[in-house]
Amino acid sequence: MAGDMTEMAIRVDGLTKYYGGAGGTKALEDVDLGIGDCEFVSIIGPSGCGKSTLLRILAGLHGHDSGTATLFGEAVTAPRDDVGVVFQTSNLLPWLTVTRNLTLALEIRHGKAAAAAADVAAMIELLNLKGFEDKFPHELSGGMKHRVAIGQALMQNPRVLLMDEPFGALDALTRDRLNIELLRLWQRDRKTVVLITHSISEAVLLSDRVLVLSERPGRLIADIRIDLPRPRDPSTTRDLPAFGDHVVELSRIMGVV
Ligand SMILES: Nc1ncnc2c1ncn2[C@@H]1O[C@H](COP(=O)(O)OP(=O)(O)OP(=O)(O)O)[C@@H](O)[C@H]1O
Repeated sequence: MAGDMTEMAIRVDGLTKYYGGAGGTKALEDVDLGIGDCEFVSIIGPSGCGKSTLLRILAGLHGHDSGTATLFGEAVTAPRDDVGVVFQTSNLLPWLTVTRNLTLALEIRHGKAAAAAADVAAMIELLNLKGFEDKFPHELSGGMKHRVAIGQALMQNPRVLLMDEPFGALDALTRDRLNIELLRLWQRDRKTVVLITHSISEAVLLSDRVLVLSERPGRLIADIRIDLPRPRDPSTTRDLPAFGDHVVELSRIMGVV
């Protein structure tokens, strides 16, 4: 049990999920976790251990078989307006400009007037995409597309941002830059963020806590607090001895050293 429910943005108790019913693939087993409001938490674990499954359950996109998943004390039963989701492959519509891609979800949910009234200029500024407002996705770099995808999730000013390996397919340099952007956004807005990543160093760099799942069926095997000072500049933070200690500790838990 992870603290008082009212303080928790996200709470999961005894969560178990099968694909194909009992007797099918058991993806998650008896997962308990709590994530506080405005916390930045990363989830790591071996490939296929159920990380995406957990995120999709929290996003209201998948059901589960037993246990509970709550957001701000309410059971998750469907996608919510106050939860933004970013997936590894950005789902930008190729025939819409950056601006229209950013406002599309608002338009669908709240109508054209809401989309027209949205402060797209501020979002473009925040995402460092000035000058690219009228470009189409094929005219953007990989990193820019990911920034637009994050912008799509932020446009509705969600309280919770769920990110499933959003930078997984990018080169190290672009990934570093986006990590800096993400830290900047989070420091400014202080949302609750849950990030799935395969990178232990990315998890340590960004997070307040790193949760580790076991091999499938995913069970929570470690919950490590990252007490590095903020704001975290990637280059200086990586030089701190405590940064290396956390990376080694997590690598041991993951069995990679
Ligand atoms: N829609 C589905 N139908 C059936 N089985 C699924 C489905 N989605 C995932 N699985 C299975 O559930 C298990 C957990 O998958 P999941 O995608 O959650 O793992 P993951 O930890 O996110 O993996 P990766 O790190 O490789 O992305 C895997 O064995 C996978 O094959």
